[in-house]
Amino acid sequence: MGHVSRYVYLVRHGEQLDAEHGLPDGPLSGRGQRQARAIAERLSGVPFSRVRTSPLQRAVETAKLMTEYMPSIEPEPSALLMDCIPSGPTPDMPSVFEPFYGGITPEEIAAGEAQMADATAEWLSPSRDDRHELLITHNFVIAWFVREVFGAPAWRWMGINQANCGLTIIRVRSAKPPVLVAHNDLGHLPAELRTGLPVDQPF
Ligand SMILES: O=C(O)[C@@H](CO)OP(=O)(O)O
Repeated sequence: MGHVSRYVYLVRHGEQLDAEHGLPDGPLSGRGQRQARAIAERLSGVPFSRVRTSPLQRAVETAKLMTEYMPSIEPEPSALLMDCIPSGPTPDMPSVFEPFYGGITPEEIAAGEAQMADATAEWLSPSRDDRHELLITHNFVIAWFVREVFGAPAWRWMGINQANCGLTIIRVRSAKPPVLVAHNDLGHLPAELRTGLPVDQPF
């Protein structure tokens, strides 16, 4: 059992068209489409047993483009991967994050907390057999998974960012705590396709 590994690959969707206009969802931009093809080429040799995607259009389109390079995958939508607010403000949260919660309701926070509890139970529990799973989802969801790996305080997902089609990999085993194998790896993306980060990462 101790040697059985579950690898969870977390990919943020490709860049959304006109995302800078604050639209809640939409199709991918041309760059977003190229990002999806680049991550698909990178992952084309991985024997994925399951592929799940957020039901939002930008994630579903990313998954669909990836199937062009990965014909054996069959992405299915999962509401657990929907964009959400993973947690609310806590007394130990640095005050710099307080303005973020200005327009967010307690109901949104409660829904996000419940969703993330279910999502980590689903994907960060040990499996019985070796497996590789691909999750195509959103920035905050991936940040929450990374926080969970380290057992960091709830607020610590804030400020952890992933680029569009950046690659994060978590290894889960029964005998040891989970390991962050890679975080926001951008090796497959040329500098002009590195979007969605608060600070450019061209190197
Ligand atoms: O709105 C955002 O900044 C993030 C939050 O998760 O979403 P997305 O990855 O869909 O861009």
